[in-house]
Amino acid sequence: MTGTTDSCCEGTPAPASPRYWTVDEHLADVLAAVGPLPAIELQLLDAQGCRLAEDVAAGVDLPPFDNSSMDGYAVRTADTARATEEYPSVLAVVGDIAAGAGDLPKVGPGQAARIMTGAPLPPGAEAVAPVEWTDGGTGTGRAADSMGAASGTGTGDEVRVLRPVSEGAHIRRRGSDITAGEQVLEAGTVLGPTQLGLLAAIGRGTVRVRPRPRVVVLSTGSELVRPGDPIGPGQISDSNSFTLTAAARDAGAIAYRVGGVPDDAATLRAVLEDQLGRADLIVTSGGVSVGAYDVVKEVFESYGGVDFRRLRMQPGKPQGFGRLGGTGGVPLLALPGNPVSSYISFELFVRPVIRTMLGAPDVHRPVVRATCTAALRSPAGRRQFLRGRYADGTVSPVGGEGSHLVGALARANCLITVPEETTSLDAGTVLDVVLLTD
Ligand SMILES: Nc1nc2c(c(=O)[nH]1)N[C@H]1C(S)=C(S)[C@@H](COP(=O)(O)OP(=O)(O)OC[C@H]3O[C@@H](n4cnc5c(N)ncnc54)[C@H](O)[C@@H]3O)O[C@H]1N2
Ligand code: MOO
Repeated sequence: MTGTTDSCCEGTPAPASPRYWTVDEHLADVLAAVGPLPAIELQLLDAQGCRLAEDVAAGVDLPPFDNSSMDGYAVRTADTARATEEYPSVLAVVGDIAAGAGDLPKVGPGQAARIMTGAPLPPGAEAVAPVEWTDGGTGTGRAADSMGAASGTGTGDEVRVLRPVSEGAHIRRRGSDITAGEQVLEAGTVLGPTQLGLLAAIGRGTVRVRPRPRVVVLSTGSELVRPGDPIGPGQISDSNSFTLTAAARDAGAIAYRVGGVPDDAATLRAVLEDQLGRADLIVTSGGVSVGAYDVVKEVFESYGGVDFRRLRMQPGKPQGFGRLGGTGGVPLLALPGNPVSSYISFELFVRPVIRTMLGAPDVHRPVVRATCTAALRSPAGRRQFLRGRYADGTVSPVGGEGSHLVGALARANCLITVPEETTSLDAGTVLDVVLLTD
């Protein structure tokens, strides 16, 4: 058998080439480290946008009692059977019933009770004649309020009903919407305004949900200046912490921005210690490459539990992730500092983490196939994510490859994915496109 033998194998090992992880390997490792947050009981409005962690059954009928859907008169149908405009049925008014009334007058033959929308149907009555079907009645009566009984009306108050009223007319029956014991919402439902309203309607004051993850967004770099503050030589405005905080909120998190931590290990450690108590997830940008002032790696490595690796992707090659301090620690993703790199890393890795913590079924952004309008070049062995504009099955690149191009990033609505093995392609090629809007 013939073969070559490297001199290294005769004693000295060859210098190990750095390992590269694929996007999919990295994503799988990141997602394996997190799961849905434990469910908690929240006040209704604090639960807005959260996903239900319980099936909800109604404890009451809705409506809870037969009630009127119109302002008018509660009547017995037989009394109105022959009513016409020319020969109205004249009924004695025995009471006034407002919404919230508790003590109700009994409506006997030849009688009616003035009733308001939402007020309980009094005993004896079988239907409601809207006030427009009557002469409006005589006397004013006094509407019973929610604290007291329905009053009698002044002696001699009466109403003329101008047409027959059929049984059940203008009555909303008890339980016609929801019956006690019925399941009204199922676990996993996202609580929007109408679901919260339904919970309130059935008398729930609190509800069990998956909470929104609390995400602390921290940008590092001694060159960073808060937007609006004066910029000195070599300084730039901190944009990443704004992009990432907004993106975290967009993904469903409660996000706290902690911008512009200088490249100083003691300061970074102090900020981290301060933030750990309120974080379900920490996201940082900057300091993950090989620069001399990349203190981020140094600090995170001192906690343990965080790995730094290179990915076969562009942009977004250097990445850090893990649980700060190891198992049981707060999950952390350390993203590269270049603004486009950090945003794309967020979309590919952080957003799925937040969606997983929320218990959402749609963890990933939608991917569609689209025809690219331009010829493209791409580095060998790296999956490239170019910024693009997608519409109607067609995609066009915006801006170039540079990971500092925030102008083009703000015009993009998708990421054009060029596979690892592709180094060039013609206009008209069909590619995967990650849509950045839902
Ligand atoms: N010798 C090498 N140099 C670099 C490599 C490499 O492999 N070898 N990788 C390059 C790649 S790829 C990337 S991505 C960056 C990542 O660098 P860091 O994560 O260490 O980020 P910084 O050095 O802190 O910053 C990079 C760049 O981004 C700007 N920046 C940082 N933070 C913000 C912010 N909050 N808002 C706006 N802009 C920000 C910063 O000023 C730099 O221009 O490393 C390459 N280098
Ligand atoms: O991979 Mo860096 O993330 O090219 O810009």
